[in-house]
Amino acid sequence: MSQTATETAPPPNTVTLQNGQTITFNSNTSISTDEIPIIDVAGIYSSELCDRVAVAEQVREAAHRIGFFYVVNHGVDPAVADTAFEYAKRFFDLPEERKMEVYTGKVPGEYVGYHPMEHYNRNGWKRKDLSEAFNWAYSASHDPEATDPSAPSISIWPSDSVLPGFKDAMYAYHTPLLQFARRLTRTFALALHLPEDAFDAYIQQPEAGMRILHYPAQTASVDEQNGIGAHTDFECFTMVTQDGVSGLEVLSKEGHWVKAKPVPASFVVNIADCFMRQTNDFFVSTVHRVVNRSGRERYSAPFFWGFDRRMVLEPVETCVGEGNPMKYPVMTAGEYYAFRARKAKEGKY
Ligand SMILES: O=C(O)CCC(=O)C(=O)O
Ligand SMILES: [Fe+2]
Repeated sequence: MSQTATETAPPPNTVTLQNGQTITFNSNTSISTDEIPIIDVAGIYSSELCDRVAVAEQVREAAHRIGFFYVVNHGVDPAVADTAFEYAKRFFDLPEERKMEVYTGKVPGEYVGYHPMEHYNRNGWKRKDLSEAFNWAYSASHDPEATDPSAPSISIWPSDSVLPGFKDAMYAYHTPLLQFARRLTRTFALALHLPEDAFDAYIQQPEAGMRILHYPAQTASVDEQNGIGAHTDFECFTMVTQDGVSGLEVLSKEGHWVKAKPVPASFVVNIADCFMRQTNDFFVSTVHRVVNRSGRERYSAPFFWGFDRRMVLEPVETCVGEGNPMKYPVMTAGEYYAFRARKAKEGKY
C-alpha cells in the first residue's frame, strides 16, 4: 500500500522575511554541496579588458544562479582581518553595561551600534537569535577616494578609554574592503553587460556599513533557535569574512539549506535586495542564516555595500524591456534603507 505525502514528508517550514517575502524550505537540516562557486578574482586588477570580462562572466553566472559565491585572490591583506577579529573579541568580552553605552536603540532609524545577545527573533523561533553584533557606517574621513572627507558619519563608538584602538582597527579593515568593493562594482557592471563605469556615480559616497558578529556555540536544536534567522540583506552586495568556524547557510532554489563552509582567505559575496530590485530579479538576493552548532565560538565580519542614499534605484537597462517590465516601485536608495532598517530594528523577524 502506498503512503500518502503527508505520512512521508514533514510539513514544510515557512517563514516571512523582513522584505515581505515568504519562504519555504524542505527541511531544517543543512547539507554540504559544492553549489557555491569559488571565483578567483585576480583578473579584475588586470589592465586587459578581456581578463576583467572573464571574471565578470563568472560573477554574472553565480549572481544569477545562486546569488552567492566566494572570492579568492581579492588582494585584501588577511593580517588586517586578523587584527579586526582580535578587537572584535575584545569588544564582545566587555561587560554588558559598557556595550550598552553604544546600544543601537540610541540611534533610531539607523542600523549602527550594539545589538545585544538574544535581542531579535527574525523567524519567530521558540528562542531568540543567539548572536550579538556591533555595526558601524561609512565614514568619508576613512575613504581615500572621498569627494568630501569632512562629511559626517552616523556611527557611534565606545570611548577610547573603554576599548583603545577599536575604532582604528575596524576602519583599518573597512577601508581596504571599501576599495575592493568599488572595484567589484565595476565587475558587476560588466557582469550586467553595461559599461564598466556604469555605477561609478552611485558609489562616490556609498552606503558602506560593516558589522562584527559573535555567535556562541548553540546547544538548542536548530528547530528552536538560530544564530541569525533567515533573512536577505538590504543593499547591493555583502562580503562576509568568516573565521574558521562554520555556521553560515544559504537557501538553495530547491529549498535546501546549503552550508557555506569557511574557505581560507576568501570572502563570501552575496547579492542583496537593492541589486535584485534594480536588476529586476536577474541577480538573486538569496536567503541565508547562521546556525552555530560547531561547539566553538564563531565570529564574522560582514561588509554591506550599497548605492548612495540620494540616488534613485532605477532599473538596470539590460534587465528590463518589452515583455519584461520593472517589477518593483522605483525609490531612492535612502528610502529603501530606512524602510528596511526600521523593519529590522522592530526585531520581530
Ligand atoms: O555571520 C555570517 O556569516 C553572516 C551574517 C549575516 O548574514 C548578516 O549579518 O547579514
Ligand atoms: Fe546577511
